[in-house]
Amino acid sequence: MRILLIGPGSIGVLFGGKLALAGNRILIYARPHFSTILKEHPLKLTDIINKEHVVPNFEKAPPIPELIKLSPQEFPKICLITTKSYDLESVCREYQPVLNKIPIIGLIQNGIGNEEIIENNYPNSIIFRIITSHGAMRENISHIIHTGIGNTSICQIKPPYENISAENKQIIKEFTDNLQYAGFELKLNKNPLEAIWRKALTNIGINAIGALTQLTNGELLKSESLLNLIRKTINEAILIANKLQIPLDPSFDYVQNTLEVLKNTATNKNSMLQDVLRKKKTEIEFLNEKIVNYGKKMHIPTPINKTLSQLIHGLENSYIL
Ligand SMILES: NC(=O)C1=CN([C@@H]2O[C@H](COP(=O)(O)OP(=O)(O)OC[C@H]3O[C@@H](n4cnc5c(N)ncnc54)[C@H](OP(=O)(O)O)[C@@H]3O)[C@@H](O)[C@H]2O)C=CC1
Ligand SMILES: CC(C)(CO)C(=O)C(=O)O
Repeated sequence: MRILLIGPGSIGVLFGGKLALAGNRILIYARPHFSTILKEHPLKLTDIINKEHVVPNFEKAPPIPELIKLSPQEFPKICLITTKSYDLESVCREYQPVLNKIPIIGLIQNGIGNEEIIENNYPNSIIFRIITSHGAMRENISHIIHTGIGNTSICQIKPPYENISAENKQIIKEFTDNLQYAGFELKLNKNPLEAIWRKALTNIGINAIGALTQLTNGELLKSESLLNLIRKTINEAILIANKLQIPLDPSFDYVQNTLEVLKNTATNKNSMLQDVLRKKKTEIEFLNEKIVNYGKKMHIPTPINKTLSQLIHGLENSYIL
């Protein structure tokens, strides 16, 4: 199957690389320096059992004007976007002719509200989110390491499944079969918003606090006062979710789940901490700051998430010009 992938960083190379190793053809749109390096160095993926693979069938996509002229047989069937959430708006603009033509767009990202950006720009597309708890890290630009395994949920956003044509249903089935064949354990989620918020609540609880303290997930677990702060941060976000009528699962303990994630990923430096250490922009605006903004609209104060967001922006300002 031909798949277009925009933004081959850690998670993009993990998903794209494993799909390519399973026999799919991955066409990528990357930053110019990545495409240059790919010409000179083979793309490598170290799997979870520490085996190194050279990834085949992972190639630079033709320039946009050429890609859109490809025949229906050659044109990719689906587009995966794996940039950071804050790059979505610019991706929508930069790849407009392609995204207008490709019927199915999948986002492999963390955060709340990402799909709204695609919906606003591409109201006729079939949109789904892929929420994953796999972990991937860059050894260097052309070598990615699979650092943790977990579940992956396919969250269908729009349109309702019954409104999708038989042809596109077949493409979605082929894609999900290919993902499973590539080694991703999949859950087709009947409650997509719950899956998105479940992952986001974990990131809301852990990421900013880990980034500010520079503690690993396991080290956070050892501090009763930080655990208390994590609990309060998540509970404040749950209050907003409930006001927004997000269908959270009343029988599920989102705080306890976060503590278990901390335990299962004890050696991890969370992704926001990694961004801060690399002096990169963080995804705070799609996590804690999203809660603050929803709160503002509904006149509900969110002091903990607000303070965390301000501190992270302060940190970003200390290194981003
Ligand atoms: N890494 C992980 O383990 C996990 C990540 N996620 C989520 O997945 C998403 C991606 O994360 P991750 O892979 O770690 O991030 P990375 O920064 O490693 O990868 C994103 C890539 O997209 C590139 N990019 C940005 N804009 C464009 C563009 N316009 N055209 C082409 N390429 C572009 C970036 O280039 P440049 O760096 O030059 O800007 C970068 O190489 C995030 O939302 C993250 O939260 C979810 C689960 C696990
Ligand atoms: C689950 C967790 C918190 C693991 O570190 C993560 O998703 C992240 O680092 O962004």
